[in-house]
Amino acid sequence: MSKNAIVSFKGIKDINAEIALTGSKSESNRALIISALSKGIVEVNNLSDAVDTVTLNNILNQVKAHNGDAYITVNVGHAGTAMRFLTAYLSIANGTFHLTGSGRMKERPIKLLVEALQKLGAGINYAGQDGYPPLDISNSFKQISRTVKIQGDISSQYLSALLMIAPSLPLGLSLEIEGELTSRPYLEMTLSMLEEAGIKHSWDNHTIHIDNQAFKSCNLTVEPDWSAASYWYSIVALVDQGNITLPHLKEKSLQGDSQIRDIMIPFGVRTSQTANGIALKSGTSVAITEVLNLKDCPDLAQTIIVCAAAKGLNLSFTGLETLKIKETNRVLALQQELAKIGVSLIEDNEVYTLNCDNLSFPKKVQFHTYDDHRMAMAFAPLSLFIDEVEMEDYQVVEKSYPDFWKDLEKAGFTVKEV
Ligand SMILES: O=C(O)C1=C[C@@H](OP(=O)(O)O)[C@@H](O)[C@H](O)C1
Ligand SMILES: C=C(OP(=O)(O)O)C(=O)O
Repeated sequence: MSKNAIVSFKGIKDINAEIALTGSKSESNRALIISALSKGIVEVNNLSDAVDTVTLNNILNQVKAHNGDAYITVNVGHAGTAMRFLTAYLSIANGTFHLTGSGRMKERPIKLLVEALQKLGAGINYAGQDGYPPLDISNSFKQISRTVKIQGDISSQYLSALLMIAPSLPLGLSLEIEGELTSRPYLEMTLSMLEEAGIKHSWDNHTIHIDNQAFKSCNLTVEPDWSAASYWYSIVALVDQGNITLPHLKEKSLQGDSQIRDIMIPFGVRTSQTANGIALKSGTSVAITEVLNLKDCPDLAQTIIVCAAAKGLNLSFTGLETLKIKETNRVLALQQELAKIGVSLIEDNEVYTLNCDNLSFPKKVQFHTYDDHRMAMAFAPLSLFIDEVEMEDYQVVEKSYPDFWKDLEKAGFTVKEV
């Protein structure tokens, strides 16, 4: 049974705290797959506490323990990267698998990845609706092609999944990306982490080539999670005085969500790199006149849009197309919840514009979270303006940031389960 929590903030809005963020979910999930493919010669440090990472780790251990003996069912729950990465990983693993997930996972498309793997020689069938999980994956991989084409604008996770298994494919892989590429920094993260593990690639024009090659023994160290850091940027942007330190975080990061640093400058957040990590400080805001394109950092969209709404900024955004196929339809979820503070998010030809002219904070409000961790974390800072925010199913945050509420309490918020 899911529980709600009342989140509130009393007193002067002067926040000082040091927050130790968990490891990046994206880096952790790549590190786990690379380590498994390397048969353990690649080791991993500082894995994330995120439930998505714990789930993937448990599944990889389950697969290793069963060693191809029988048909097993593995369940990723809500973890999209785990679903996509495992589809590729299990296609070349020893064993037969039923790969499934939550109700929402069964609505998140996987057709492009399945078709690419089938083209390479994998034995995958849909166990439910065509184009969606669950999948039945057989033990019959025999590579019949080195080259596959894949559309780049639906999810970069399909491409990352294929690139990670590429060095283990007898013929290697030439992956041709068709059309626009969404979430590009995540693809670059995959290639960088493979490189750290000794895997060479070349990228010419629209095609990435990886030959069959061996992983080298190394340690992959996961950095703290920049997507999690974004909620602290939002808080600093919304308080009168804010000083937050985020230990071990680095400005120069594999994570594209480190772009929050630049995006938040006009929102009045100053970032500095210290010997210990990153320091955030509130400063003066400046007017934003350009349209913000979030195609490279979709996981920041909710943080930025809710923060802009609370500041009454009628900003416009592009690059939000993929939000509709994430944990929930995030565009719809944002529209429904922002309406509770009098704000609308209007779509016109793939440009989304906030209208905050009727912004008003009620004394009490209940926000729905739609099984989406980022809805809870993006809306929580509104408790700086609303006496009582009731957050539905507040534990939903554990998907990527299990200590989120504890960390808010450290910064002076009150969080009470009801
Ligand atoms: O590869 C990854 O780790 C991720 C890629 C992104 O997904 P898309 O490529 O589907 O946009 C992002 O939204 C997700 O949270 C994590
Ligand atoms: C979209 C997300 O995750 P995934 O696709 O891995 O479920 C996310 O963490 O915001």
